[in-house]
Amino acid sequence: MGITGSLTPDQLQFFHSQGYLVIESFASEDEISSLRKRMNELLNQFDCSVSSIFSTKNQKQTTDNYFFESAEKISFFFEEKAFGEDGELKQPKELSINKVGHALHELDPLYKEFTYSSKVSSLASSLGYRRPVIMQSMYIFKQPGIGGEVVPHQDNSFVYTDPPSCTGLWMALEDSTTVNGCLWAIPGSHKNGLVRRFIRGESGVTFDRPSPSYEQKDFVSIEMKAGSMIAIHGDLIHQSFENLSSKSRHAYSLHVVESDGCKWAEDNWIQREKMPEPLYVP
Ligand SMILES: O=C(O)CCC(=O)C(=O)O
Ligand SMILES: [Fe+2]
Repeated sequence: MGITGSLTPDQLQFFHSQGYLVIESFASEDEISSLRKRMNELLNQFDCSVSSIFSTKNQKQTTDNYFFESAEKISFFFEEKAFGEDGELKQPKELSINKVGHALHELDPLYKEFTYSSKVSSLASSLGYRRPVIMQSMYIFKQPGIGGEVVPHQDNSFVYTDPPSCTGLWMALEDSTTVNGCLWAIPGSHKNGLVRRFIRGESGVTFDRPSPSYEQKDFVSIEMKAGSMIAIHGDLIHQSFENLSSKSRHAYSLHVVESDGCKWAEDNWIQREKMPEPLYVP
C-alpha cells in the first residue's frame, strides 16, 4: 500500500529510549474543532434519562454489560463525582461525562476519517506496525472540577496481545497542562516489562496482580498543546491527576495493536464478533 513512516530517526530514538514521543501540530485547528463539534452533537443526542446505567436492579451486571457492549458501540460513561447524594447529576450532562467509547473510530464517520487518515497510518508505520488494528477509541473529557484521576498503569494491561504490541495514541483536543490534569509518565519504565493484566472472567473484570507502588518523584509531566499527539509505549507507566481546575482537558485516545503475528487475548475485556479493519495491510 506504500505507507511511509512519518517519524525522524531522532524521534524514533526518543520513543525507544523514553517510551513516549510527543508530536506537535499533529492535527490542524480545523480538524480539532470539527472533532470537538461532532462530539458536542453526539452528547446532545445522548439521552441519559433512559440510559440503562441508571438502573438500580442488578447494578453490577448492568454496568458490566454496558461496559462490555461498548466495545462495539458509542457509549457514554459518567465521571464518578458527577452525581449528588440524591443520585441526580450535579451539573449538565455535557459537564458530567468522563468518556465516550469504545468504537467511536468505526461508527462515527468523522472520527473514522481522522483515525483511518494517512497521518495516523504513517505514525503506525513508523512505529513498526505491519497490520495495525485500532482496538478501541475514547473521547476523554477530564471535566472541570470533577475530572477523575487515572491511576498509574500500562496500556498493555488492558489491550493485551501475545506477544504484547499495544501503543497508545493520545491527542490533545485542548491544551493539556499540570493545572487541568495532563499526562505524567515514568521515562524509560517501558523497559521493565508488563507488571499485570486486566482480565475478563465469569464474574466480571479483575486485575491478576496488585499494582506496584510508584514514587511520584519518578514521574515527569507531559504538557501538550491542542493538536499535539503522544505515542505511548504499551509498557510505559503513565497516569493523570484529578482536574480540580475550571478548564476541561479534552483528548482523543486510540489503542493500536499488531494483528500480524500477535494474537488478541481471549481474556481481554474487549471481545468482538469481528475485529476492526486494519489501518493498512502488508
Ligand atoms: O486521559 C488520561 O488522563 C489518561 C488516558 C490514558 O491513560 C490512555 O488513553 O491510555
Ligand atoms: Fe493509558
